[in-house]
Amino acid sequence: MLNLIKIRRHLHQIPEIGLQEHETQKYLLAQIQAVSTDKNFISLKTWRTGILVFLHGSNPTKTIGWRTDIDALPVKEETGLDFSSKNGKMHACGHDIHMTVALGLLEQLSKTQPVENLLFLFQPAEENEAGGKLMYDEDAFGDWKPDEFYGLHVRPDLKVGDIATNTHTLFAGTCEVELTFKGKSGHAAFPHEANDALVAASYFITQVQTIVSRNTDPLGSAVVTFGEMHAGSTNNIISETAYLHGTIRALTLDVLEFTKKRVLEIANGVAQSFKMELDVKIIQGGYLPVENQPRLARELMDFFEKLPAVHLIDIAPAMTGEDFGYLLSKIPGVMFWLGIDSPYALHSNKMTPNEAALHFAVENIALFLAHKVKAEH
Ligand SMILES: CC(=O)N[C@@H](CCC[C@H](N)C(=O)O)C(=O)O
Repeated sequence: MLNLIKIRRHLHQIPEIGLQEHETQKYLLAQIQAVSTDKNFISLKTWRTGILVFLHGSNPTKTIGWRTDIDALPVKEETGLDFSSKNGKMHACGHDIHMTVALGLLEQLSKTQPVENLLFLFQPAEENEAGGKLMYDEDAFGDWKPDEFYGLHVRPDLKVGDIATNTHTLFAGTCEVELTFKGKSGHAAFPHEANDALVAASYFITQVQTIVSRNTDPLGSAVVTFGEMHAGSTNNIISETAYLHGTIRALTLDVLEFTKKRVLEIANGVAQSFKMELDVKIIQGGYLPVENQPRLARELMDFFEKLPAVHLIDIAPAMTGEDFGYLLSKIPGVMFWLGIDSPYALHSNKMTPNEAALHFAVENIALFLAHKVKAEH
């Protein structure tokens, strides 16, 4: 029997950034091996740092997919936990919980051979490189492609026992944007001989705030956040360049395109007015809005609503992004939130999930998957 707490704590200590999850993959493979030994209905393949585990059904008419992400963030952990990250990165988005739940589900669902096929996808690079899109576009699934896909994301402001989703859009579509203003460096005492990129970037950051307040339809939901800015080297040198890194989000692709267009217009306008060069990189990746398939979402919600341990919440969309949106644009399915009851938000360096969510999730989601693949449970 897998020790879920031990597994989660081990994974928590070895977080790795997208497509570099080598130690994570090795550890996951060992756990998968432990639960699948002597089960001739289980096959496995890897794709870069990802893993696909396929349970061949006894009389399959379809393949049900369960997806977990496996990557971490460049966040320095400040939880003070005695099993804190050992390497300066952090599972601040809860993917250590996601992976552990997936292993627990695999253990439960592989006790007996299911009737339908069941695929477990351990997907790299959810946070940055859209690993789900890469895997789909490179045909990593082959003939293991699911007919229905399911997955979860932890949510700190919900309690353990809460499962929250809806029958429409759960997460926003996002894109990443990198901007570099290029001016001319110089001595702090001779600003007239230089062209200060730091000042131009500051004007840009201020002006870009007006997109959501003055350009997008208030009912259209958009977010423009620049979370990273680098300019200059010391107090008395005028900055030649200023680098900005942000994310643009919206619940529909139309609003996303419009918001992106306004960000670029303002950036170009600021660059022009300050006589700066501007480098722009927009990375759309596969972060499409996460659209739950209405019929499958209704079925999943009805199922969970009947389980005594589950408190089901019909929830509004959130502006988080997820590359599962790309997979759900190709394969119908459902994503849902799992409550982990932490006072700190996702991506916080103090995010501390309540580990009771692990057993709750495995016990209850296993019932749902067993129902989908007609397995004894
Ligand atoms: C659930 C979650 O936090 N997901 C990330 C996904 C990142 C998408 C992309 N790299 C971007 O920044 O646009 C999120 O930040 O919502």
